[in-house]
Amino acid sequence: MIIAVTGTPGVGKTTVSRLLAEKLGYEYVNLRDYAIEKGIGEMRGDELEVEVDELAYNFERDYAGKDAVVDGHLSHFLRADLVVVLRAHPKLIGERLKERGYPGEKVGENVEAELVDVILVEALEENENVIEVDTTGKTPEEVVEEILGLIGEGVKRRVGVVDWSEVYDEVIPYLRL
Ligand SMILES: Nc1ncnc2c1ncn2[C@@H]1O[C@H](COP(=O)(O)OP(=O)(O)OP(=O)(O)O)[C@@H](O)[C@H]1O
Repeated sequence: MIIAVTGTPGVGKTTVSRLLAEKLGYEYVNLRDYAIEKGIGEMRGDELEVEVDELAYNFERDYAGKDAVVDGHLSHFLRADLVVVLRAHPKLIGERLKERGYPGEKVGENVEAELVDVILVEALEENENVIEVDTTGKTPEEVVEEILGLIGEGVKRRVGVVDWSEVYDEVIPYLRL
């Protein structure tokens, strides 16, 4: 089974994906590293720009029928059996990205993307089987247990677990208004 773990930068994809892969005994795949290794995409500054169709085509060829957890904010564009969309309070995204030294504009861009559900909407356009998990106030272990619980129960779709419009006032300082 292919499990795609997606979400806004800083939401915790890598941390959760590694742990989830370990618990399931699946291969862990970092999609950015995979693209670089396969020579897909071009570096623009420190950002990798990839052709999503080419990425999906190559991934399908290499991983069809295998068991893997794929970590990346484009992973929902791959053919996956399940897409896990991680969510976090946009303020947390802002703080984590600021800590990483991202420029203000990039912090704002990503906080805004989390606020208005950009990745969730994309994932729902691409795949029927989408599970949304709110990581706010949870440890990575708790998040992984929640995902494993849902998989164990056979849940294939669970969305609408967060509504960041309720916390809009707290998020304003991070936005590019
Ligand atoms: N419940 C949680 N789940 C995942 N990460 C968490 C959680 N709580 C705190 N964190 C922390 O948040 C940070 C998330 O970083 P991580 O690199 O995993 O995010 P990412 O979504 O993969 O980012 P990027 O897309 O930029 O690579 C880590 O420092 C992690 O320890």
